[in-house]
Amino acid sequence: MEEQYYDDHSNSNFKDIMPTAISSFFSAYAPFAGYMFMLQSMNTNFLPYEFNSYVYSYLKSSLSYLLDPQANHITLLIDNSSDEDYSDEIYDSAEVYLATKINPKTQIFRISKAPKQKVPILGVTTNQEITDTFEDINVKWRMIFPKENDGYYSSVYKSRMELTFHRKHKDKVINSYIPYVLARAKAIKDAEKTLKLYSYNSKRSSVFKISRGRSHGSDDDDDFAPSSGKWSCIDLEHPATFETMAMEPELKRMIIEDLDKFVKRREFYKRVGKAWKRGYLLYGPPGTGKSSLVAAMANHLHFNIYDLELTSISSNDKLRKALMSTTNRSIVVFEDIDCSKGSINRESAEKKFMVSEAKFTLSGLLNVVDGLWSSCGDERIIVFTTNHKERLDPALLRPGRMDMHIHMSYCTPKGFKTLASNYLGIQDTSEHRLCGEIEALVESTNITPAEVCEELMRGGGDGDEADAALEGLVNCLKRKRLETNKIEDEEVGKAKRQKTDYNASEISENW
Ligand SMILES: Nc1ncnc2c1ncn2[C@@H]1O[C@H](COP(=O)(O)OP(=O)(O)OP(=O)(O)O)[C@@H](O)[C@H]1O
Repeated sequence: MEEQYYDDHSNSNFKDIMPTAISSFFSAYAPFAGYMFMLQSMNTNFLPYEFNSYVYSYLKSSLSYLLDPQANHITLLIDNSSDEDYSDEIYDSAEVYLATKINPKTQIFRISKAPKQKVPILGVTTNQEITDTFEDINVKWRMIFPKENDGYYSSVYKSRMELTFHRKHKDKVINSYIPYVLARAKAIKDAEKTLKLYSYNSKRSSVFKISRGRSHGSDDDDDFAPSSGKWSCIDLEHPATFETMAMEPELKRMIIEDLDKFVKRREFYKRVGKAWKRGYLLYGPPGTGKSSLVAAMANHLHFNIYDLELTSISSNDKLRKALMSTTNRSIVVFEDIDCSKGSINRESAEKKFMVSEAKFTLSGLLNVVDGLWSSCGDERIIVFTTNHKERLDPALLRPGRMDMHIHMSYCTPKGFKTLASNYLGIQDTSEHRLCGEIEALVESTNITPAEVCEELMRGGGDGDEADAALEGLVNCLKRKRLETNKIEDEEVGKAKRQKTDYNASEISENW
């Protein structure tokens, strides 16, 4: 048997208060009836008909409320349509939202899980009542199914939600509570959704990919052909998060705050008439975590990633089409923006972005990013990555295009601490005999986090393995230090020789 749950404000309340209401009604009624009788005899003789009828209808409705407390409540019906092609957003959202409102006392509820879902979903069952409070409003939800012999209704809906509340709250329920349920359900679904990585380039496997899942775009091989102009899609299984990123904590905090602020500012962007998008430029040497940071951003915001390698785009038109087919709440990544033969530079001879035989212009790129595309989508994040910021055209770096420039640097002592904790489980580096030396070496050596990770990967098991990995890292750092010293010595020697040659020529000229 399915449980019916009533809370303090639901039916049980009305039932409980009923006898009291009726007795108080009758005790109040006797003098009231006498008074009414007197009034009526006066009325019929002295007062106009319209006034009488108004008074009577008012009294009638007041009395009906007293006798039937439900009369001051209204119920909205939300149908899960029998039409397979139509799905009602309010119904779907209510199902998701109410799963979070199931009372701890509930004994029966539904549970389901689709193959791609991370966690099972709970749901309400037939006739179960769920109460909810929104601001000062109490509402009551109930899910019902048409009866078996109810031919007409079963052809109209598969199931139905009833939402009951006091009629004085009608506007607030419709204009505030329902949108609140929609927004909450969206946030819940977003948190549970499997993120996707869309890739435009078929020739190169994406840097974000950890393992290639099944393509969800289509099984059609043409989807992987760059000429088809379609995105192919796999599950994003990149495990990077802000916790696992080896970066300066202050920078990390700034990025997280910036992202969180951005997603909360829908109304702000609307008010100031700006497209709801934000641009980030990630620059730094290879292996410093630019791609990992994009994955961490996607995991933090629950946004899909569109990975656009510009070498796969052969014209402005193709670029526009590729971007127009991206969806809201996504991160579009223009990777290695400097990797073209000529780099993107407005001043270059033909003002063309040379990619093999393919050509598209910087203005084409900027037009799409700033123009139509950005205004017909919401919650877009655009990320440009480069190993050579200095090669980029200033037009690309202008504020408004790239709102935040993030320098992904060589590994720092704080970055090492994060990696030692991630890879070797060392929470306090001061307790390990090698960590102090490593931190000093990291401070004075250009080593990328990727190189540090590679060394630490050798550990990860018991204490001996961790020691071996850290010793490997010390050796690697010392080798790098020596190489750096050698290069620096060579450069100093070269500079000295040049100075000597210059002085010699100056002396010979003076002669
Ligand atoms: N800052 C970092 N924090 C944690 N891990 C990192 C970091 N940088 C690099 N790594 C590790 O190194 C690997 C390669 O890094 P990643 O591809 O993110 O660097 P990149 O800067 O994008 O390199 P490239 O410029 O060559 O594309 C990552 O999978 C990750 O394991």
